[in-house]
Amino acid sequence: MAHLLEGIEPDGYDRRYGDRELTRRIAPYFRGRGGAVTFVTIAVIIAAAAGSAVPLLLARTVDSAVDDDGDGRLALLVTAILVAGITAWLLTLLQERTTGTLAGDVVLKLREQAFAAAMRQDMTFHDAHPTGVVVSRVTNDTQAFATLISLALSLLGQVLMIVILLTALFVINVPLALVTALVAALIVAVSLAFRRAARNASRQQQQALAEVNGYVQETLRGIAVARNHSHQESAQAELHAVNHQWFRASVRLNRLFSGIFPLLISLTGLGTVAVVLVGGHGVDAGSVSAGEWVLFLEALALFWSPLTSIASFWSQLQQGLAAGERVFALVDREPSVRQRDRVPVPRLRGEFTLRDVHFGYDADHPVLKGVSLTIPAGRTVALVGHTGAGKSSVVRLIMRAYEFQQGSIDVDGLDVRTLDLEQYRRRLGVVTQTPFLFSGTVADNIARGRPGAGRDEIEAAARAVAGGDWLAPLSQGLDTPIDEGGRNLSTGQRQIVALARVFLQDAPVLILDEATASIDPLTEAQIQEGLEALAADRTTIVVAHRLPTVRKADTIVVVDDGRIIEQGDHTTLLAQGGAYRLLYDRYFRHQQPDDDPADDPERPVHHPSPYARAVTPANGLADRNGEESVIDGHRV
Ligand SMILES: Nc1ncnc2c1ncn2[C@@H]1O[C@H](COP(=O)(O)OP(=O)(O)OP(=O)(O)O)[C@@H](O)[C@H]1O
Repeated sequence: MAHLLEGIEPDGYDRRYGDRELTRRIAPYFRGRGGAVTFVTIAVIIAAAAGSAVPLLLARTVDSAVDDDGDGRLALLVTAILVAGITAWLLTLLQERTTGTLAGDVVLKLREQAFAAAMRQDMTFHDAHPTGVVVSRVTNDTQAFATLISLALSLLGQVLMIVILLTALFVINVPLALVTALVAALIVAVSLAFRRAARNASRQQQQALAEVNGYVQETLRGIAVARNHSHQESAQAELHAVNHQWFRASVRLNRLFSGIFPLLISLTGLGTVAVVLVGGHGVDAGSVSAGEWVLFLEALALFWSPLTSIASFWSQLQQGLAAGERVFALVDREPSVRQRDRVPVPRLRGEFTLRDVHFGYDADHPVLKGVSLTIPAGRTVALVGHTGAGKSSVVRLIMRAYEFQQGSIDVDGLDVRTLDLEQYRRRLGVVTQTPFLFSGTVADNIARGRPGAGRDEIEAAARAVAGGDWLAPLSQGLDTPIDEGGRNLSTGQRQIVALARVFLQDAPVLILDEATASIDPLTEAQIQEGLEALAADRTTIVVAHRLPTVRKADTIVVVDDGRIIEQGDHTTLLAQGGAYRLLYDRYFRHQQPDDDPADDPERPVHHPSPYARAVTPANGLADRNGEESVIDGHRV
């Protein structure tokens, strides 16, 4: 059957947990709910005792009816059966209700824990595991695991009833009890043997479902790209592949379960035949009363349900256990960004020192190959270089989004690996290339910079970027609704909202990855104005794609193939005539039609036409591809 499971691999951080370890992990979730747990335990025991009393009383009733002694015992016995039956029913009802609340409580706690664990992970984890797969652990798996608790309690009550009844059977008639116990033991043995295979199959089925979730989610998120590239057909084919993995895993699970039931039914049938034969013989010989014979037949029927429940519950039980393993594997996963200490970070001056930093997203592919750099507090540093040179990787390491393999990064003389990570990250105001905005309004998104900020503070932050002019084209200004991710705003507008968010955050360090996407000149000017206001009194590290940013930086750092090959200010580097000079000539210079000849004393002065600005590519990307450039106002 192995072929059915091809392609369903556990995630890298998955591991096996023994039943005992899983049980030990469940216990803390019931802390503070001692009263409810005690009630459930007592209710399970009493309900099991009352449930087992019913067939025992029934046997006595049969014997009493056969003897027909007419002393009113029959009526008493019938009343006792009714009382025992109602007690068992009522207590089971109350117990199941309480258990339902307890299990719901576990889901709440476990889900919050799993969510916190997913949030705690660094980007290495999120790069490697599709969002949908992680979502599946936080939502479906936590629920499946909690269902296990209700199931386990219900099973416990039924097993308890079997134990009580079997004890009574042995007291009444040993040979008949032996036959019944043998059948029961066989059923349990077969169910248990089935256990391991069922858990593996369940685990694989859940993993396959998570893969389907992950694929659907990722494809829908990239729907625009999928459409643009006529990717729909291949997307459908890829879904077909993961969907069939799930199908094969489900078929395997189903085959396992469909094989087990006929076997269990046959075993019980054989047991019934044995009890009928041995019991009938005993009745003939006078060693077994009619009531006792009925009791043993009744007991087998009663056992059938809980014993097969062990197997039928097994599916859910195994799914619950497998889900528990998956949730705890997430909860227990150690982020690869490791802090050695938790030194508080009440404030930062913002001086960074990188010494011989080596880094690769995976160990076999080095991206940064010995980066050393000092960023003085309060200064602006622009990282420039070709695409893929490693500029964003440098800032990602400063942000502690990834763990570097060698070297050190200090901030204000402290190793970043020793800081309280949460506090440190709060001191960094980050604006990415295409900032992610959350659903809500523009104001809600700015407010994320400082939770609890008042409306006037949000408005002030919005006005801090280009005097708030950027709000004019938005239909409802600050109250304009934002779709998930910020899809209804342009890249430039998203960056402006993110800049306003950083204003409100008032972080001492600003990290900006300039957009490479085309941004209209007005928005670009607004972003530039916001950036300058923000950078004025804080350390600013910019992955720069735009000339105004580069020119105004205190230090320009040229990154090439994971190394820093030049650094200095704009004028010095230009005069040096090295790598920056080349970059400037090929990309940056063309971004301004009226580039300042003072920048470059060797160049003659030109007078660009007003048309030049309109055709100037905003970011030089077109130039990179060699498709279109504008030099001195002329298309070339
Ligand atoms: N999440 C990631 N996982 C694996 N490799 C990555 C990841 N991000 C970047 N890389 C690789 O690392 C190298 C450096 O990328 P980086 O994003 O730092 O370049 P960059 O200089 O910022 O480029 P750009 O100007 O295009 O943003 C590239 O080869 C890139 O393919």
